[in-house]
Amino acid sequence: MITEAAGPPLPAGIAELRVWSVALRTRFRGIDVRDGVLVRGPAGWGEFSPFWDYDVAESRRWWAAAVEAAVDGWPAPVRGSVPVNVTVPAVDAGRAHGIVAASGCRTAKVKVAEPGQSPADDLARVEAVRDALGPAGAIRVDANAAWDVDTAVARIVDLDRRVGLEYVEQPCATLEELAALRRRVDVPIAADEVLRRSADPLRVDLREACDVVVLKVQPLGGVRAALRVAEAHDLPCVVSSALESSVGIAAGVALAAALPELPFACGLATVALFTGDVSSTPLLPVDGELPVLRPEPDRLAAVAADAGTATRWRTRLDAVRA
Ligand SMILES: O=C(O)CCC(=O)c1ccccc1C(=O)O
Ligand SMILES: [Mg+2]
Repeated sequence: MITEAAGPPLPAGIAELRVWSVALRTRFRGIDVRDGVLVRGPAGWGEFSPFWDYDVAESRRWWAAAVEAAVDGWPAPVRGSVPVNVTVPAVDAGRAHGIVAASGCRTAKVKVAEPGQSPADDLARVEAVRDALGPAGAIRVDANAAWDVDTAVARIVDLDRRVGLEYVEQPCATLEELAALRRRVDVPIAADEVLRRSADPLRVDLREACDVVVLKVQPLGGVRAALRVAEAHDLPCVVSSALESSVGIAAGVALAAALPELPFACGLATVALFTGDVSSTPLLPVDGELPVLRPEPDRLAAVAADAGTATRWRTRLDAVRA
């Protein structure tokens, strides 16, 4: 446990900081282990877990999200549960089929275009997902900005013709590329990185670039900040995780529950990618939905990070709060 951080005083009421670390079942986004800090305040537990490739400036919004959860709490929900997608990492077709079949979800999000994966690998994975979901399920793919425009057109047209796509998330890197692609394909485009890694998510001009906005609580600076982003862009929104523990996922669920409209299943079932969780009642989907609640992190001792990792997080938190 970190009882007392160096640097500026913690916000009023933050009483406890705990560093957790959990192995992933499969490599995701280039990582095998997920770790972060949980903070406890008068409103409950909050999570601060920027990926290690986020710098200090980018990580400030992640800290704001943790403080909001611990000190202020969240706006009232307008729904009691949130439909979610199963998230399929860049695994082989057999494992993809198993992950989807075991999930109970009717929507799947499939990673494509990852380093080391060929178009044939991606196609086999997406076909296996279609087989597991059946014809009524929805499939979206996430290319994490890997394609140029011409490649994106070719891959999207092919995947859509073979299995049918609900939308494609961040197929290309820039707003200009997304807009050019969007003029050439009928499949809806969702914006993720172009929003969550921008210096000012409220002012990114998404109008020509996408049909759907991906909202993530920590990268956008909290539930209220994400609600303001949703309002500013006035496009259909989907809430997705940043691969948090159940404490961070609860913030995503709170956002999804507070949005006036929720036309899509949300990417909040990612605790299933972990080998363990901070809570003995993890936020895992039942029949494709998550309940709107805040799990108690009663497994902090079991998932406590080693001393070296705890020190790295303490240093990072001090830098972000300086
Ligand atoms: O949206 C989902 O299904 C899960 C969340 C997810 O994919 C994700 C999780 C952590 C970091 C980046 C991403 C991403 O959407 O690219
Ligand atoms: Mg994405």
